[in-house]
This record gives sequence, C-alpha cells and structure tokens, in this order.
Amino acid sequence: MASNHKLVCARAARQQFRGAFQQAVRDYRLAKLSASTLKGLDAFLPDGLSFLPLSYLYDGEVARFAWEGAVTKENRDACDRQTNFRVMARTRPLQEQEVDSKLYESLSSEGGNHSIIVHDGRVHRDGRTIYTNHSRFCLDRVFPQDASNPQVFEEAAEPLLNFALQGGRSTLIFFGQTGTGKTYTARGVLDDVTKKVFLQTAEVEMCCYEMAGTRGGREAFFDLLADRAQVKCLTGEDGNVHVRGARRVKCQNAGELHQAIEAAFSWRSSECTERNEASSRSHCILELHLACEDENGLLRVVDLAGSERNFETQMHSKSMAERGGLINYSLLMLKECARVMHNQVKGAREKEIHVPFRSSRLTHLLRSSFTDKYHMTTVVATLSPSPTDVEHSLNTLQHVGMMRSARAWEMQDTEAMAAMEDAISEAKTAKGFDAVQGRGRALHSKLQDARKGQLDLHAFQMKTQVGGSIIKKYEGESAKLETFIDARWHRELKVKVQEDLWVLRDADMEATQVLSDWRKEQWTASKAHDLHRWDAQTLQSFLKSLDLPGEVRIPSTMTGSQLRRLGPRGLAALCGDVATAQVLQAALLGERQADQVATAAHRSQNARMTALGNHKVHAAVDEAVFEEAPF
Ligand SMILES: Nc1ncnc2c1ncn2[C@@H]1O[C@H](COP(=O)(O)OP(=O)(O)OP(=O)(O)O)[C@@H](O)[C@H]1O
Repeated sequence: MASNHKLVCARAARQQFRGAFQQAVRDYRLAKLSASTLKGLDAFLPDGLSFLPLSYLYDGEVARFAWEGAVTKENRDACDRQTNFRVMARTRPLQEQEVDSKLYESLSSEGGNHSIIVHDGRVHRDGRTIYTNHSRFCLDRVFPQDASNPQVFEEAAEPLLNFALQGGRSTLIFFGQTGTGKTYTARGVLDDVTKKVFLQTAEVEMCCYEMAGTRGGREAFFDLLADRAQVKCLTGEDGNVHVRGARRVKCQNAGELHQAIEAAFSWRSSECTERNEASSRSHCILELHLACEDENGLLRVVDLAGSERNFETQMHSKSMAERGGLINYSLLMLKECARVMHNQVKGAREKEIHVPFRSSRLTHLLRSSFTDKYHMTTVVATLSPSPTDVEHSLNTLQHVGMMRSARAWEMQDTEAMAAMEDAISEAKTAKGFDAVQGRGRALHSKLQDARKGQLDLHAFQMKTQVGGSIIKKYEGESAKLETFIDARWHRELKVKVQEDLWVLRDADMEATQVLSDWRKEQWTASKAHDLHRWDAQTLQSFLKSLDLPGEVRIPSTMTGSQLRRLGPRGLAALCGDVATAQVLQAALLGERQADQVATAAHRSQNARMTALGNHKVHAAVDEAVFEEAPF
C-alpha cells in the first residue's frame, strides 16, 4: 500500500490517499454483494463451502465481515424489534464543497436498511501503512441518502404523533455532529406534523424553548415564544420534568401552527461557523400538547446543538467558545448517561448504578424519554458521509448504539406493551390524594433540603405521606446519602447531597411549587361541600343534580349562603310540596355532613404535612403505618 512516514493524521490521510481508501470501500461493497449471493446457496452446500470462494476473492477479514453482515442475527433482531425506544440514522448527501474536494462516501447501509457501516481509513502507527476499518452498527432504521423528509416523518415521527394523539407522551430527538442535518430534518418533520395533526385533533397548544448558557456561564432555558424570557425546569406532579412558565400558543389550524413554529425558530440562537452557515448554538425543544379525550398527549421534538471538535472551532469568538463549552458539556452528559445505562444492562443488572441525569439540565429534562417504558422515544442520529468526519460518525453511532442497547431489556419485557395501555388509563383516572403520589420525588427533595443541617442523626427509615419511603444514611466524611423509594413506581433516587448545590436549590423550588399546588387542590376540594361558599351557578347545578319529586322556586341569582339563611321554613315555602321540601332538606344535610368530613380530613392532612416539613415524623405518620415501618 501507499506510504508516507510523515503523515500520521487520519483525516489528512483520508484526503491524500482517497484513491486507495475509495478502493477499499468498493472492495467491501463488492464482497458484501458476493456474500449475499453465496448466502443463498448456503442451504444447498455443505457447511462452510459457500464461504470458500469469498475468502479466496477478498482479504480474510473483509470476507468474514461481509459474510457476517449478509444475514446476521442482529439484523434479523433489528427487523423484529418492537419497543418504545427506537434509534434511527440519517445520512446527508455530500455537500458541494466536499464533492469539489473529491471526497468519497465513507458510510454504507445494509441488512435491509437496518445497519450502517462506517469505513474508517487509518494510518498505521508505523506512519507508512494505510488500512481501512469497517465498523457495523445495527439500528432500527437507516435512511438512505436519497430519503426525503416525508419518508423520515413517516417512519420516525408518525408513530410518535399517533401515540401522542391517543394521550401518550412521545419524544423525537435529533442528535449528531454539527452540519449533518438535524435542523433540516427537524424542520421537515415538523412541516409534515403540521399538515397531519389537525386531521385528528381540533386544537394544539405549542410551546418552544431552548437550552443555552446564561451570562454567568450556567445552563438555562429560554422561551422562544416570549422574547427569550428565562423559564424554569421543574419536576411535575406526574414525576416527569417539565419546563414551567413557557408561553403556550393555541393553534386551531395548520397555518397558525406553521406560523408559531416559524416564529419560534426565528428566535433560536444560531451563528455562522466553519462547518455550517447557520449553526444552532442551543438545544431547541418544541412541545405540542394535543387535545385528546381525557388527557392531553405530548409530542416533543428536540433538535440538539451539534457536537464539535477542536479543529472545527478555531475561528470561534470567546462568547461562542463559552456557549460551545456548555453545549458540549450537556452533550457529554447525555452520552455519559447512555454509557452508564448501557453498562448497567450489559453488566450486573441486579446492581443499580446511578445514572447522572441530574448533572445537566438537558439530561434532567430528557430523563423520562430514556427511562420511562411508557414514553415513546425515537432518536435520529444524523451523519455526514464525508471521510473527514468519520470520527464524529463513529462517536455518534457508538452513543446512540448504547442508548439503544440500554433499552434491550424491553424486548424481553413482553408485558410492557400491554401494561402501557393500563398505565395510561390509570394515570388518567388518578384523582385526589392519589395524584400526590407522583410528587413523591419533589417532596423527598424538599425534606432533604429542610434537614441538611441535621448530620448528627444517624440513620432512619420512615414512611412518607405519599406512599413511598425515605432511607437516610450518613456515610464517611459526612457525605449524606438519601434514597427515596416510591411505592407506586418502584423508582429509586439516590442523591449525594454535598455534591450538587443547584440540584438542592431546584429541588426546593420544585417541592415548594408541588406542595402549594397540592394544598390549593385540597383547599378547592374542601370547599366543594361548603354551602356558604357556593355561588348561584353552583347552587343551580346542585339543584339540577337532585332528583326532586316536585317543583322548587329558587331564584337563579340566589347563592348558597342566602339559601342557608332561609332556614327550614323559608325553604319549605319555596318548594311546591312537602315531599320536595323533605328531599331538599335531606340533600342539604348530606352536603353539610360531607363538608364536616372533608374539613376534618383537610385539617389533619395539613397538620401532618406541616409536621413532616418540621421533621416531626411521629406526628406526621398514621399510627398504623408507623407501627409497620421497620426501624
Ligand atoms: N438530507 C439532506 N439533504 C440535503 N441537504 C441537507 C440534508 N441534511 C442537511 N442538509 C444541508 O446541510 C446543511 C446543514 O444542515 P443543518 O443546519 O440542518 O445542520 P445541523 O445538524 O442542524 O447543524 P448544527 O448542529 O450546526 O445546527 C444545510 O445547508 C442543509 O440544507
């Protein structure tokens, strides 16, 4: 092969020796073609005989690799894979300047478009030999270069849209190197979503925000529909992380939605870089809340900023470099989460490893997309076919591969799909105090924050009001570890308190908001049976709900307290006959009793919550529960 002992950079080598590398790619593709033909004869010939011609014709390694790739188990598995988490890849065509530089294509797809091969041209350590590594990645779908945006929509986004239209939560994530077509694909897909969504729903609420850096160099979310006002990322009552305070635009037809999307993208931070004339400098998250029968469905489209390497950021200004640093950090954390989840599945599943979702706001927000089996997620990895970008392509594919394998357990989890329907309907019907269970995480954080000064306490376990339990441990060097186990979801959250201060501050805000919302709900519930607080409308609907035997002449402007002041005689005077008066009296008495019960329950729950907040566990827990709790 060609030699040049001065040359050690693979990127430069791929350009300089493109003829040799191109030949290697051609050889591989031919070997692949021959392997597919010979595989057909495999059934008629003795074992191993069909492989022989291939091994004579091509280099040993290449022949073996092409043979394995012809019909591998992974490819078959990829075709049959039925999970809520899918990973796809889209390669953009070579750009004009790349064609001008006579660059060849370093990616090929095979296995019925379920796997992608990266042809990685390299220089040997001796600086004289060049060789090509072929790496195969099996995915759920590989889009050919000539695939159009509607095709991507049909396979990647339409199932997510349909799921959201049934009340589910779904996320489409675009992930990859800068300048590979994330925004191009996201915009194309959103155009198709805009056209299709109104065929099945009458109203869509849209919000759009981006994650970028603040002046102080911290990650923050900015509302793209409200002049980039800063918004907060908090845990909601369903246990998922949401951005709070973002403006929601109601759209009733495709034109309005299209306009809102255009407006949001016009506010998105983008700059001209070496690799892309309009490179996104933030992670953009667009949410469509779809009106369904019982509960709103959610479709989230996440267009991540592109990953960059040092040689691509030489011309960046200081502020661009700072923002780039934050983007790279959040992407790094996303990859780290993928790596940890992958290791967890690959290694000992019985040993829970902490996945650092809270280390970046991006991963915090996307956590449920990766961990919740009832959340439908598709990750589209965008790739550049240029041989100068092979490192990027390998990196992207390795990480999306890890994300995919991290959810491999779902394939065995045959009940998952059936249980999904149940879970959705369960979530829809959950009411009152039950609904607080999903807020356990926030309550836990609040408690954790309130007690951070009490390191003298050794260890204890307690049942919480929300049906979970908290185990607190104090370990060496005063590092405090808390484990919250939510009884309903069986999730575990371990927080090393002294490590991340912003986690605590956020957790406190979350808990405060969640608890005040809950209190408000309790307050509204406690009012429901209180006649004093009924307005005229509530009184009229109460009367309508009663099956009164005769007529009652209560003026339409009369409120609950006015009715109460009438007394039994006044009430009887308004009723057409005695029987009607008696039924009405009995119904009002029933309401009064229900009011007394609700007020007593409200008072007790309030007192227990306060006691829990003040660390008076004994006062806060029901005696029966308290006895059961193992200390
Ligand atoms: N599949 C495709 N077909 C044709 N052109 C494409 C395709 N994908 C991307 N491009 C072109 O490549 C260029 C870069 O695309 P885009 O801005 O979407 O990249 P990006 O991945 O979002 O980059 P960044 O991360 O820097 O924002 C654009 O000019 C776009 O038109």
